[in-house]
Amino acid sequence: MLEINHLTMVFKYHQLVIPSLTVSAGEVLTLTGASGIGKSSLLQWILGVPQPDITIEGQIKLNGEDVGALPIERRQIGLVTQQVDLFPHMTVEQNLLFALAAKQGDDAARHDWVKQELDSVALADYATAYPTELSGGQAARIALLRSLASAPKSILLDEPFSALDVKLRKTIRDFTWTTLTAASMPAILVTHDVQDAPGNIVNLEDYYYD
Ligand SMILES: Nc1ncnc2c1ncn2[C@@H]1O[C@H](COP(=O)(O)OP(=O)(O)OP(=O)(O)O)[C@@H](O)[C@H]1O
Repeated sequence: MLEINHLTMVFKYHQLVIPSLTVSAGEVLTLTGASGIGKSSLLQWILGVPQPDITIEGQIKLNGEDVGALPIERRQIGLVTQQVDLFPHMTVEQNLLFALAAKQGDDAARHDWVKQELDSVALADYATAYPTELSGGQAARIALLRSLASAPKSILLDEPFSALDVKLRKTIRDFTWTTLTAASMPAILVTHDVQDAPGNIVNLEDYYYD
């Protein structure tokens, strides 16, 4: 479970005051709100990226542990964005193996995991392809697999589908929700399109103060 408590974010011209946000394992909570209200900044703060221009106070608990004081690499939170920034000089397989580096297991087990995951997203034939050889939808699937490879305890998604066309958007959206539900971890989605939302929606405008 991911819990945010007593959150105050002070921006240059406005504030957000959010008493509590709770996301259960297997749940995707959607955040919406006007452009510039602070959706991405909130995700970055949860992720552990310093936000020098914003004063932020609040508690972040992940599976009962207060992770607010931990550096980004120890929070075990994954991020998926519309920019699928796979390493361009590595093949699909190498990208996934690189993300798996921190995971337990020997080389054979890691290769098996990559093969199984590529099979599961119907991309088994693309193991030796380079990122530039992938379509937008293929790259989006690999990006999600990569974010799950490091076994995060939670996933944050910042407009992950906005670079995709309408038809592909629905396919990748369904794939993403199925994959995240199976992974059974709390997830937060930031989107402008509430059609993306698979469950509860929180509009940050409800927590806006001048
Ligand atoms: N690097 C920065 N330096 C100064 N101010 C910033 C910076 N990044 C964001 N801001 C300010 O912080 C506020 C929140 O920005 P943020 O990107 O979190 O909003 P958002 O809700 O995600 O917007 P959008 O939907 O347009 O992506 C904005 O008012 C913006 O001007």
